[in-house]
Amino acid sequence: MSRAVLEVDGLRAAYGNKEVLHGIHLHLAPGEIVALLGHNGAGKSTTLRAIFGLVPPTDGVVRLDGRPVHRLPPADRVRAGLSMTPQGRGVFPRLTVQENLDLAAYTVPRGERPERLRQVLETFPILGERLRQRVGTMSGGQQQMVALAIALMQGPRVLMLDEPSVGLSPVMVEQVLKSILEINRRLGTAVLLVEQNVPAALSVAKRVLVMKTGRIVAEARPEDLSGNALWDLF
Ligand SMILES: Nc1ncnc2c1ncn2[C@@H]1O[C@H](COP(=O)(O)OP(=O)(O)OP(=O)(O)O)[C@@H](O)[C@H]1O
Repeated sequence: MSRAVLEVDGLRAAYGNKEVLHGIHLHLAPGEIVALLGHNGAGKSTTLRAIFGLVPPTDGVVRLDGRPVHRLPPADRVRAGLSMTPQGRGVFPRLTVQENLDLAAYTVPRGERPERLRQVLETFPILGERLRQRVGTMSGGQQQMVALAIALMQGPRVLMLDEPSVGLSPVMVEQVLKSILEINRRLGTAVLLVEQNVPAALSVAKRVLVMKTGRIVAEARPEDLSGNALWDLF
């Protein structure tokens, strides 16, 4: 098996003195899409935030391509190849698409920015037609595409997405899932996807991990989950 692109080992995190992650172990192979599922409050968002460095881990190791990154600030994790689209999308609604993408490129060396922008617009042609539109005036699905495009500007090896389908109509969920698959296929980006929409997650993931009260309690492949088998894991 090829070496994991992301490895998380014994990750613990707390809010104040309340520990909410009790030792998370997970890994992603290069180009793999893994879904992290679980009930509200299980700790899925905190897992992504701790991997990204927004919540300081109290213990554990995060490695990207074998290199420890858990002591780096988030901007340096981005430079190392890790990007995250937070819940609520993390776009600047009053700015245009172009301005959002320019801001996203702050970690990218200046000379590489035009080529990066070209690649991103190749993946999201609709954004190329709307570079001067304010993001807040776009539909929810298009705003989610801007959020994905922002992450892609950073050229990630691993993309973490926190509930990209939330608040979207079924048609838009479909579009966003297509975009995730397209990014994965064209660029070989590994994806760690947190989703409440279980069918959506199962339709794109190669593997699912189930979290319960701060721990990963089960792992399965979507094709092995027939009928109620998934719900038995929760
Ligand atoms: N900023 C915070 N301050 C204090 N406690 C928090 C904070 N954010 C989350 N928690 C608590 O941490 C635990 C894990 O929450 P988290 O948001 O990671 O779960 P989740 O699985 O992502 O749930 P959801 O799907 O509702 O977002 C919960 O008990 C939650 O109440």
